[in-house]
Amino acid sequence: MTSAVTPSLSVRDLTIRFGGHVAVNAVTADFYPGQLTVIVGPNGAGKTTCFNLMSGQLPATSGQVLLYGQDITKFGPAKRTRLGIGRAFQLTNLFPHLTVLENVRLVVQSHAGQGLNMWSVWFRHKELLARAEHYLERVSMQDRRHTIVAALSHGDKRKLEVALLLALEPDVLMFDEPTAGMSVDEVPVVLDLIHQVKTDTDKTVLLVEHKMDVVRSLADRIVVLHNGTLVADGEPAEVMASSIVQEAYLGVPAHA
Ligand SMILES: Nc1ncnc2c1ncn2[C@@H]1O[C@H](COP(=O)(O)OP(=O)(O)OP(=O)(O)O)[C@@H](O)[C@H]1O
Repeated sequence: MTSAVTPSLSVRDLTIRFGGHVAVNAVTADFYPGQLTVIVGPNGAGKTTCFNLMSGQLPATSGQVLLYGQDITKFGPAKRTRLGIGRAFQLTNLFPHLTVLENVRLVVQSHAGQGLNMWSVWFRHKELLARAEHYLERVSMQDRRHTIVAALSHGDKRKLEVALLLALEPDVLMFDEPTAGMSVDEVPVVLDLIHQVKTDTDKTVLLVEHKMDVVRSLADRIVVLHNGTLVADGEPAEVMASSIVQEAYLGVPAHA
């Protein structure tokens, strides 16, 4: 699909074995800017493992991961992040005892290459803060800027996580169940935010998601994994209606 546009992220015959078990089996797909793809499949289908292979948390047994055509298969997660693949990690990357603004500023600072250089940080402090404020505005959390992260609601933590991801300025954004554990009223806020990110900035967005209402509301495209194999890939209506998906994912016999 969308073949006139250059894919940002591609995987070719991507495979990983754990001993004798093939968790991801020769998966091939292209992902495009401005497109939100949701990866679905039953428990143990290989969705998270596939994400881990794309973001570099796991090394592939065989196959390739390409970013704008560059082979990044052998690169670790940090290098992939620098090249433009950003992943939200279900709150594990937040500093709970710092304020919301400090959390964003630290990411802005490290992304700006300031590292631990105290003098550059001193001279550019205002500029870095202004950029951090910008990302807080993107997620409508300016009013929480001086709140300690540990005191935020779960939904606000997830929004902050999106701000941190945006501050890395990735081309490809990966979310693993972004609404997991949220209250009913928090869910639409985060879904709107993810939708906005894709629409306003032409980013490539990848989601692993179980909740079908989330899949329906966000997906431009659905990829279905089953036993580590890609069994369907296409427009939501078409994929959801296909008998292979009804059977593999929804547990409905193909002839039902
Ligand atoms: N590090 C590992 N070592 C051995 N087996 C693993 C490892 N990671 C994943 N697996 C196996 O690979 C398969 C795919 O797991 P994965 O977590 O990717 O599935 P999933 O589709 O994300 O499932 P869920 O929806 O339950 O999160 C499972 O059989 C799992 O037990």
